[in-house]
Formats: sequence, C-alpha cells, structure tokens
Amino acid sequence: MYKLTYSTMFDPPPEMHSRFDAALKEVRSQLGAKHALHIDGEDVHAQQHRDKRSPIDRDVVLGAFSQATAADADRAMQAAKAALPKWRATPVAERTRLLRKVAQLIEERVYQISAALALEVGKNRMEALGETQETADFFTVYCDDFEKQQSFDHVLPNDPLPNAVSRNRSVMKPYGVWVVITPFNFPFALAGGPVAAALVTGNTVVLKGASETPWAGRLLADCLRDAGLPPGVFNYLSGPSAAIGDALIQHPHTAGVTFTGSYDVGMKIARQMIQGRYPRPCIAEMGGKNACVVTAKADLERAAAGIVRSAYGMGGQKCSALSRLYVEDAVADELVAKLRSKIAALGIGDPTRVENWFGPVVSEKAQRDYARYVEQLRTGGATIVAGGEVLTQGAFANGYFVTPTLAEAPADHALWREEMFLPILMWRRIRSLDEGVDLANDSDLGLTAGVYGSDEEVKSFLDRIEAGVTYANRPQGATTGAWPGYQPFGGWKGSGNTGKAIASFYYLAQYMREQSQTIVE
Ligand SMILES: NC(=O)c1ccc[n+]([C@@H]2O[C@H](COP(=O)([O-])OP(=O)(O)OC[C@H]3O[C@@H](n4cnc5c(N)ncnc54)[C@H](O)[C@@H]3O)[C@@H](O)[C@H]2O)c1
Ligand SMILES: N[C@@H](CCC=O)C(=O)O
Repeated sequence: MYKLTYSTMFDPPPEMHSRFDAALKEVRSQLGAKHALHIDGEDVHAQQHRDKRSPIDRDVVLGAFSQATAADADRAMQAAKAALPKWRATPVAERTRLLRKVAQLIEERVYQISAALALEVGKNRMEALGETQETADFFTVYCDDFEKQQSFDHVLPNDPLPNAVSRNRSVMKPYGVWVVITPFNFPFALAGGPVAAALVTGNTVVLKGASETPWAGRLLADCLRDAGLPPGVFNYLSGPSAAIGDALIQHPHTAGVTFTGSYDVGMKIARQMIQGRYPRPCIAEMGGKNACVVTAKADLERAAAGIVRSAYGMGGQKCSALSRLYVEDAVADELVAKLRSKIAALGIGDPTRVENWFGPVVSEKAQRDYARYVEQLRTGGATIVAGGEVLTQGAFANGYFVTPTLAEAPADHALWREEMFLPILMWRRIRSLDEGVDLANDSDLGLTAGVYGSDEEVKSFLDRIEAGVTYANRPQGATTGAWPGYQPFGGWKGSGNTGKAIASFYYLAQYMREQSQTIVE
C-alpha cells in the first residue's frame, strides 16, 4: 500500500493528482474570504486585516487575514492560562482522543489544505501534500509516543530504610502555557508538530504563524477547533512579528517556547527566554547551511538525483536544503554535467500544475535577495554553471520566479558561510573524503548532511560529520526529506539548541519538567 512521505512523493498514485486538481478548483473558487484569529474557543476578528497574495501570481488575493495586536496576544495568553488547570488534569486518554481527532480531520481535508499551502507558499503539489500528511503524522506519532512512554511516570525503588516504607517516584509535569512560533516554509507542519507535542504533554498553546503564511495557521486552527478542544487550550494569532512576537515572548504567562526559524531570531528568543527572574525553556530549531560530499566511488546517477532534489526542492527554501557541494576532482566534471542536464529538465512555473516541479520563491524580497546573491557570486569569482536568472516575462510576470542556480565558487567566497535560503547551490572540488568532511564541518550550523561514496567512506563520514540529520547514498534527497517516525529531525551547533530532534524518542520530554516524589508511609 502507498504511504506518502517525502521519500515516496516522487512517484504518487495517479488518483492523488486528480484529487488534488479537484480540491484546487474548489479552493480557488472560495478565495478572498476574511479570516479570524482563534482565542478562547472563539473565532474572533482583529480590528485590522491584511490581504495575502499568492507568490505564484500577485493578482490572486488568497484572503484577508486578521492582524493581531499585543492586546490580542494578551487575551490569547490569558485564555491559555485559564484553560491550563483543567487541560493538564484531563486524562491522557482523553487528550490523545482529541488530538487523534485533529489528525483525522487533517487527513480528511488533506487535499484542500494542500491546495491552500501550494497557493500560499508556492510549493509544488507533492511537497504540499507531503507537508499536510506530515502534520497529521506528527499528531499521531506524538500521541502514540506519549502513551508508549506512559506519560514519563516511573516508580523508583523504595529507600533502603529498615523501619519505614519510603516510596519514590519520578513524574513529569507540563510547564504551562507554551508559545509556538513558526517559519513560512513549512507553516502547517512546523506549527502542527510543536502544537501537538505541547498539547499531548498537558500544556496549553498560543500559536503565532509567520507573517507571509497566515492561511496555513488558520487552517490548522480550524482542525483543532473542529476536533472539539476545550476553549483556551489552543489559540491562534496571525499578524506581524513586530507587534506580537515580543508580546508573546515577554508575557509573564509564557512558560516555554518552540521557535522554528532563522538563526538570528532563534538566538535572540533563546537569550530572551534565559533572562528574567528565572530561565524558561526554549526549543529553538534554526537555520541550515547543509553540505554534501561526493567521492570518486559514488554512484553519480544517484548523487545527481539526490542533489537536485535537495538543492532546488521548494526553491531551496528548506532548512534542510543542500547549499554546499564538495566533489572529488576525479568525478567532478561528470557529476556537474549530470546536474546541468537534470536542472535543464526541471519544470519551472505555476507549481500547482502537475508538470511544474519548481515554483516561485516566497516573496518579492526573496526574489531581490536571489538577484543580489547571484551578483555577489559573480563578483566574488564564482562561475555560474546553471541558472542565475530572475524570470519576469510571460507566465512568470506576476510571480516571484527565479532559476535553479549552480555555481562553482572559490574556497574563500563569503557565501559559503551564509544561509541564503534560496535555490542556489555552491560547489567546489576536493581531493578526498576527509577534506570534504573538514569543509562540511567548517560551519557554525549543523542541521543536515549527505554523502555519496563506498560503504567504508559512508562509515567514516557518519563517524565524523557534525550534523543532526544525515543521509548516505540517497537518491530521494541528499540532505532533505525527513519524516516523523522514520527520521528524527534536529540540528547541532547553531542549527538547534537542544540536541534532541523533533519526532525523536527524546522530544516530548522537553515539554515537561521532572518532579521527584518521596512519600514516607
Ligand atoms: N531547523 C528547522 O527545523 C527549521 C525548519 C524550517 C525553517 N527553518 C529556518 O527558518 C528560516 C526561514 O523561515 P523564516 O524566514 O520564516 O524565519 P524567521 O526567523 O524570519 O521567522 C520565523 C518566525 O519568527 C517570527 N519572528 C521574527 N522576529 C521575531 C521576534 N523578534 N520575536 C518573535 N518572533 C519573531 C516570524 O514572524 C516567524 O513567525 C530559515 O533560516 C530556515 O533554515 C528551520
Ligand atoms: N522536514 C524537512 C525540512 C523542514 C525544514 O524546512 C526535511 O527534512 O526536508
């Protein structure tokens, strides 16, 4: 039976396409609605709304979305605080029943939600379907895991006292009100995952979506609302980070935060959370500057397939995207020739159409950044091997389209160290696997990494590489494509502050604090 994941999405059953097309038509026919926040069990409109337009075609207004203020943020925090005592006392079986219902609703709406994500972010249909299904899986995996871990409740040996019974136990308790802040690129899954984790462990939640993607968060809020969660347990805010980001982080009711986004903002929030009267937990999942090493012993066909998928999937706007490629000199020309022909074959255009794999970047700013980086590559001595163009004519005129770019760059180019978050892959020649691993590790970030080579080389690479998520000889993606339950996903060094990956054995425990209980009878 077919199971959709980021590994299997390249070969879906035909029915997925026809169902997506039908849902897209339906979603397109309903565009332009006015959307509310979700506070204390109610959908409430903010005083101001802002039109969200599609990056595929800026004439297409997706909807008018509520712009929350600091006062709305405070109302959401108060509601979450008030709902906390009942929710944390709700039996685990009831909490998981409700959260599994959320998963079921997401699955029932998978095509409509995916059509909306494709229009809002500009991702292709299979990436959008993958993200929606991934979100349902987060809810299920976290419910299953919390039950399997028996809510982290452990009976310990009695104290070795001769004349008394002294019983010991370790219990884990939720922290309280948990704030979830999400990035634009996976605005449904990277909201749903932390929300599910915080709720199943007994916290209540205030979710703030990215300002470019207010619709995704709203669609998630619909599923939580319709599953029947008690008022205040889950709250959703859309709007500018300047108005509500700080208001949430600084709020006295904020007990913990899960932030997913850039290194700069993540570090700022992590620092804010440690300041104050006492430190509060912060799970910060941050940027990537992900590397892949290809040796002379690699299967170059596999390598080329995995590299193109990871460097250019979703326009390079994945934290896991491949942006640094190190190739052993002996096979460099052959690999680059294969990459050029695969890049030339990519369908570029409206990514809701089945024939287009490569859509627009998310915003006008991203398109401008792309042009600036290409110029910086050129002036810094790089050779543009493929791409390097901003597309502004014909079918591309109304969207933020660019071309997938491959550049051979000199060793000292500044962009080896900067996360561009765009479809730009830099490459250079190396003399050995060891040199490649040294270069891959020469970064403050350490999210994902890939290798193509012999069994021995893979072993050596895995032993030395400084990254939280690793792949070897994988045509489905050199550095991208983790799926809950299959690949835990988290960064080392500046890519993440906990060392514990999402959807891993260790993830849920981070949403709770331990209490040791000793009772003498
Ligand atoms: N490690 C991961 O799992 C992971 C996953 C996806 C994306 N990312 C990273 O996210 C980045 C791209 O996403 P982005 O452009 O949305 O990131 P971003 O850091 O600009 O924004 C992320 C979120 O933080 C909010 N924000 C911004 N300033 C804030 C502040 N001062 N206080 C509170 N909230 C604030 C934004 O509104 C948004 O909701 C890339 O760096 C990418 O690598 C990481
Ligand atoms: N989970 C996705 C990346 C999410 C971040 O942007 C992957 O593994 O490619």
